Amino acid sequence: MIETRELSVVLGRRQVLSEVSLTVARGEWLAVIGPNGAGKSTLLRAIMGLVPRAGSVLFDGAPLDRPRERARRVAFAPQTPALPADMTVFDYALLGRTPYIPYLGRESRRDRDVIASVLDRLDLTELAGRRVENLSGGERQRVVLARALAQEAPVLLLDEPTTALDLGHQQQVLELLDRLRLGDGLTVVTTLHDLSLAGQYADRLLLVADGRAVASGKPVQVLTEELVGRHFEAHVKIEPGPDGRPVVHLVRGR
Ligand SMILES: Nc1ncnc2c1ncn2[C@@H]1O[C@H](COP(=O)(O)OP(=O)(O)OP(=O)(O)O)[C@@H](O)[C@H]1O
Repeated sequence: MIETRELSVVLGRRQVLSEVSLTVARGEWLAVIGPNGAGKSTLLRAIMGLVPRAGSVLFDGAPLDRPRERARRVAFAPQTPALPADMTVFDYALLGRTPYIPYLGRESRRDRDVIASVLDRLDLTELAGRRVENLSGGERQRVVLARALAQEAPVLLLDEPTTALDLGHQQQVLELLDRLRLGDGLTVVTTLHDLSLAGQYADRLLLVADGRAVASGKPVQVLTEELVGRHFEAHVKIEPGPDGRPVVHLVRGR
């Protein structure tokens, strides 16, 4: 479904991403993890063609170069997008329907129904008429996600979709993504800082450090005390959680 081959990015004079190759199958969830500044966001932006890149990106074996075509196939929720002033939550989410609305045309009944359903699933119905600039951090994050889900694209690329969310909303968003990929076969790629959450929800993890893919595999293969300790420079204890997947604990220093 998504394949990158030796994807590299230079920003300014810095090599920010170096020859990252990955494959994500239909219906699979890949979590990209790594320390601050490792290149995780840049990897997603490079897949979207938002930064100059070397190497190739294929969706179902083909490059998707035309923006409207790509928008129907891939939805991207950046980490901290600039939200327009003077726009309601409903209208902002409606931007996700742009690839389906004819030039100079208006949204259809179905477009409005899709938005209503997405807002409902993200607990945003009561905020539909509010202006986006007045929302709290967690509300904004869910609105950005709503716009991405409204695209109804088979591939979702989400940069840190849960950082600003309280525990209940984190679970709501992650469970929603899980249902979408298991039920509708969506392919999900997220960056996630919470390693335990990454290990709990993703099928596979890709550990990026210093712009390179340094490990990838099932959560239990990547979330090891040795790999996490070395690349995050953290002292951690990793144990199997209730479902057998690894849970990462910080060890308090003395
Ligand atoms: N325009 C730019 N010019 C030079 N360096 C840049 C530019 N944009 C980003 N970088 C650098 O690229 C590196 C990777 O950034 P990126 O945002 O991809 O990291 P990240 O892994 O997502 O980090 P975080 O966990 O902090 O969000 C960082 O060191 C950043 O400072």
